Amino acid sequence: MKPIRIIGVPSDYGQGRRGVDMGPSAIRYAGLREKLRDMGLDVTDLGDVPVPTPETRHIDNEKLKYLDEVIAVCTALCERVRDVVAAGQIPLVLGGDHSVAIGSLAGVAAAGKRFGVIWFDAHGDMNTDETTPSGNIHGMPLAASLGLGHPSLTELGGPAPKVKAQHVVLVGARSVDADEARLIRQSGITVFTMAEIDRLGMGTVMEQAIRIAGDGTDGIHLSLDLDALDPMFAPGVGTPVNGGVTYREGHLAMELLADSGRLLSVDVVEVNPILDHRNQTGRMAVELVESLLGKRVM
Ligand SMILES: NC(=[NH2+])NCCC[C@H](N)C(=O)O
Repeated sequence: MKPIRIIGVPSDYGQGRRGVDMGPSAIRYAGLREKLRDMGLDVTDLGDVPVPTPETRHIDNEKLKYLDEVIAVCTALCERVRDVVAAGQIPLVLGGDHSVAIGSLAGVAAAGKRFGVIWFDAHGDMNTDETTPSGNIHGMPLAASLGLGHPSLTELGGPAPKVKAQHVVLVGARSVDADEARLIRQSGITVFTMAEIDRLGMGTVMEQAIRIAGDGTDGIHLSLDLDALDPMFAPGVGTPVNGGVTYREGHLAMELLADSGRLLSVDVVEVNPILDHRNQTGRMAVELVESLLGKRVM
């Protein structure tokens, strides 16, 4: 396994609820670095990217809330991720809400990588400023990375698109807005909803996802939204949706991705300790990362 570099992004500007800015603390508190070191991995925590203070935050555009703040955070993250990937290390980005993925994908692209994406999420995150029902940018990062939406997001840190639709797979979807569904169909990305996971099994879904994201690319970026998991296992998220990925399916998915040997970079996002129960979701995040980076029963 390549060296791991942890980057915290304590930002909640992609949505309206406070608390997800404490996600990096919650995940660190659950023992992330220590547990990965116990596995024999080379792990360094690079600390947090700077995030504007909430006292100065403002909404100029109801369809792109806190746009200036999101751009500032994602631009700073993009530069750190670019440097880590260019050094041959794996960035492990701790959100923050899912808007931070705009910065991490831009950073992987800026390092010169042609990559695929596995987007593990209850939602599509394929809205643009034209389709969004909420104005929350955390519902837009996958669209932005594919070159759809406002230029200040699609061209952040470099030209659009950051990733090609033929190498993008959405896993775990079960809450998609009507106009967003149309965009998803038109985009040409592959979607495995919960129905497909039920019918095919997580093993087959991940084998196919790894092939689509990995074949013909330099590697795979995993964008792991904890709300992909069922709220039973990950209650501390801002937009929970019933009927999600189980504890066992989640671990299997991470193990298969580890076995593929194709992992390039990772986001772990949407952990909100204010909504959590005794840091259950922070601990779940750490456990999944351990499986992703090679932990096994025996
Ligand atoms: N990464 C997330 N949790 N995204 C939630 C998005 C919710 C909704 N589709 C919206 O655009 O507002």
